Amino acid sequence: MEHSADYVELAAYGPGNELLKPFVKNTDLHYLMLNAAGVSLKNGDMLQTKALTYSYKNGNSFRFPDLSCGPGEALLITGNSGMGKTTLLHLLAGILRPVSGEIDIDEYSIASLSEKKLDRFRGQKIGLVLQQNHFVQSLHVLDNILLATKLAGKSANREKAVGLLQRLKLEDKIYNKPAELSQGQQQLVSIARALINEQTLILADEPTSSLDDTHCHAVAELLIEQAAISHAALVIVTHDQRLQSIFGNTIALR
Ligand SMILES: Nc1ncnc2c1ncn2[C@@H]1O[C@H](COP(=O)(O)OP(=O)(O)OP(=O)(O)O)[C@@H](O)[C@H]1O
Repeated sequence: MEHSADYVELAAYGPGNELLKPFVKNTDLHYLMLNAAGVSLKNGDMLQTKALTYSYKNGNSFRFPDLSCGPGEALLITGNSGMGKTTLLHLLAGILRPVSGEIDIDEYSIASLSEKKLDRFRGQKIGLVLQQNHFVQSLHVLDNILLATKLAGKSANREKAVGLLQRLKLEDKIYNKPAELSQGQQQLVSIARALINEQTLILADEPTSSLDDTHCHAVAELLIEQAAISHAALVIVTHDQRLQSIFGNTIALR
């Protein structure tokens, strides 16, 4: 049988241990891999949480409101300092494990995944902007962004990386090392890095905290646009009032 380049041939074994060589659409392959990794498929939004709770060892405990965010939608989570915004974002990213409750991302339930499967899932599905920027200091800005594509098992898209940096007005910093950038510029690089793989969930923790008004608006515009293009759900946690005036869909932690 003839198959186009959109298909790949898999080596799989049938019930009698016979070698099967099914042809599978490329686009279905990652679902198969996740199924093989034991991730269950469910119906629902791109992101959905239910009855999520978390406790730090020192007794700080949280019960978070249920969240849902569809493809191409944006959700802003606000709240005063210490209300648990970063904690919630780390739960959504699988960096922290909930004490109870459910987190479904792109129809997969992540709460029960092993560390290894979760790492792979995060690499494939989540673009992450954390409060602390983690860069490889020996690599220049462009290579730090392209490293994210490599780690996600995707082919390097230099043109897109440069385009994102241009949109964030960083074109003259492409070949600088991270330590040569200001805090705000580093924040912009981490935003470009989170967007390069066009993942299905973009999570951003205070992405505009070090930015002036011009860059703040450029970042908000870019995040919304890229979420729409990639059909990604965008979740931002912040106490930046400027973002609250841009995003309509807001949940406040109290
Ligand atoms: N590792 C930890 N161990 C114990 N308590 C923690 C830990 N990390 C955070 N907390 C506590 O949990 C609460 C929520 O912290 P979190 O960082 O999620 O809040 P936040 O809303 O993001 O705050 P901010 O706006 O200041 O960044 C705070 O009271 C904090 O002291």
